[in-house]
Amino acid sequence: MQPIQEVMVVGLGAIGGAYALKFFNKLGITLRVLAGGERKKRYEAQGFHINDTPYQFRYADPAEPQPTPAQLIIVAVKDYGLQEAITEMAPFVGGDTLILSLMNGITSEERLGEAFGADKVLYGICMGLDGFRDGNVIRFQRYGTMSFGKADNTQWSPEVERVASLFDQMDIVYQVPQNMLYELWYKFMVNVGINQASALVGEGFGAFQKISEAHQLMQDAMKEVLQITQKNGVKLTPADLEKWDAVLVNMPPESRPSMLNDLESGRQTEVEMLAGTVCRLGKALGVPTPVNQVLYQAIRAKEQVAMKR
Ligand SMILES: NC(=O)C1=CN([C@@H]2O[C@H](COP(=O)(O)OP(=O)(O)OC[C@H]3O[C@@H](n4cnc5c(N)ncnc54)[C@H](OP(=O)(O)O)[C@@H]3O)[C@@H](O)[C@H]2O)C=CC1
Ligand SMILES: CC(C)(CO)C(=O)C(=O)O
Repeated sequence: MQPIQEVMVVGLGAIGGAYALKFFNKLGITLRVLAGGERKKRYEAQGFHINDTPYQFRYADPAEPQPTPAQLIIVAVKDYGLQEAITEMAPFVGGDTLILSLMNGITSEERLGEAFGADKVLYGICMGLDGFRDGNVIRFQRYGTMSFGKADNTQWSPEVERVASLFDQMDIVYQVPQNMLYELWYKFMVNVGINQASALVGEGFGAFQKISEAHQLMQDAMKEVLQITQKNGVKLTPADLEKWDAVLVNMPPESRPSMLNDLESGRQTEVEMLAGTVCRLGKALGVPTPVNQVLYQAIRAKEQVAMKR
């Protein structure tokens, strides 16, 4: 397998912007950002400000006459934007392309696999990256650690080796967990708790470090995911609640989870992918999900108010 030189970011937001910087102007790397139509015009006209530095990227337009495939495509759109992104990235997926999803939730890799072939897709999560975006302004204080890999990484596959070798060169902090599905579900449980509770409370990580009722609300939502995983074989444990507490305590108190950023910037949230999924799975598996049902209604209402402002 060839070393990766052609990298594409699909979704230049809080997460995509942070990782784009890792590849920007690096010797031997061509970085492109997917942007067609109106989006490309807007990006070319406005550029991006990441941590207060202006950037202009090279854009890949799905309508260009001879699209060159990328070797690694990092996907970081919101859940509700994935279908359109799949259609628009298709011209850049070739025989040699690997696709890494950094999206929250438990379904993006499956959806990408259905579109492009499961052998091309790697699971990924960002843990501890405190990204913020409003329009073309992106800020983050820390990358945290990315986890990626195939579902089972007892032995690294050639695809994992290929991406790990690129990440080593780019100084990307990562781990390749043996059981990636467990990590994916653990992250899902974290997002169901902190993202949704902070959207409701209207405060960032600091409130969950200090206010016991806020912390309890977060954990009550997480425990419903924990119960679901007792029935689907993933079997998260109470130790996983403590594992997140150990990360949470070190998050910058003023930083906000992505869902609260979405509300404050008047954008649609990922509540369907969080509480919506928990309620659907709970119903199918016979697990009561009263906390997520309330969170679903409350966040849907807040979202409509925020998007009208
Ligand atoms: N923010 C955070 O701290 C974290 C977020 N995550 C997860 O990462 C994922 C991305 O989140 P985040 O970075 O916050 O999202 P943002 O909303 O900041 O960014 C998403 C970006 O995707 C772009 N986009 C949407 N559709 C397309 C398309 N068809 N072609 C090209 N670009 C497109 C949007 O562009 P445009 O504005 O032009 O529409 C937008 O810039 C989510 O699943 C989130 O849950 C995970 C960990 C932390
Ligand atoms: C875990 C957390 C809260 C920050 O990395 C996140 O995934 C998000 O903001 O969506």
